[in-house]
Amino acid sequence: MTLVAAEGIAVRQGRLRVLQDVTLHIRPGEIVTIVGPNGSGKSTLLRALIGAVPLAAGRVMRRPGLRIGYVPQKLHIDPTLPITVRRFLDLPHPVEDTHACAALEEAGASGLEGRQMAALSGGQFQRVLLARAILPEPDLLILDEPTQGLDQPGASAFYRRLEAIRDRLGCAVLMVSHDLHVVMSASDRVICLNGHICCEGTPAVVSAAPAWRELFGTGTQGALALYRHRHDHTDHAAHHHSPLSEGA
Ligand SMILES: Nc1ncnc2c1ncn2[C@@H]1O[C@H](COP(=O)(O)OP(=O)(O)OP(=O)(O)O)[C@@H](O)[C@H]1O
Repeated sequence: MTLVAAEGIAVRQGRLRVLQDVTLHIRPGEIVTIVGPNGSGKSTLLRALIGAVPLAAGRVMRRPGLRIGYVPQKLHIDPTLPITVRRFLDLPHPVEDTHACAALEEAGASGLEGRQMAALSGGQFQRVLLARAILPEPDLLILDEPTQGLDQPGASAFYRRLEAIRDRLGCAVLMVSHDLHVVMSASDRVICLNGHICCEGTPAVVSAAPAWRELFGTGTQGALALYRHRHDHTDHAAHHHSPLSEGA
């Protein structure tokens, strides 16, 4: 049933130990959010899961034939190399106009086909990246801080679109986010990372964990109250990890 699994992985950048002993499993249809301070290895973990960084230890297993849609944290488009949104959607594989159009509509980017990528606003750019990521109808959508630069209403709208896409495709969503309020209300599971997995579980349980409070304080209580208000309180215990322990 697992789409992708990491077992005890470690990643190094030179002498820096970026990740160590990270174990996680992503299952079909779930929305999992990775949170953690700057430089805690969140982007590196996503890239390790898609096979884009070498592992110093451990292994990553992907279900055979798994289709992944990936929205990177940064994508620099050189303004001196003009490329329209429509042509961008043809990378790396050409797609039919009807598919491109449907993906743009689902991502909230209708009508942008003829625009230059370099001329898009931050929000439009993120939605075009989302459109490209859903084109292959992925089983797993991986997004690295997809709402960066969006204001609060823009971020909320983006997450609503994401939920609608998840409902239609039945795909799992794994994302990195700093929007703790949204994380609380929109995730099935939260993984708190700081080089290793500090704690993980449902949003309500993780936000009560000591490791979370150490990193984020108790300022998410408002969001937590909202979360509890709208959901049954049938949480499982959070799993706590010491840096050298194996994850659940
Ligand atoms: N290509 C690279 N070369 C050298 N160091 C790198 C490279 N990629 C990441 N690192 C280092 O690895 C650590 C983790 O980086 P990473 O981008 O994974 O963190 P992050 O949690 O996503 O941070 P942020 O929240 O700021 O985006 C940082 O110290 C970073 O400087």
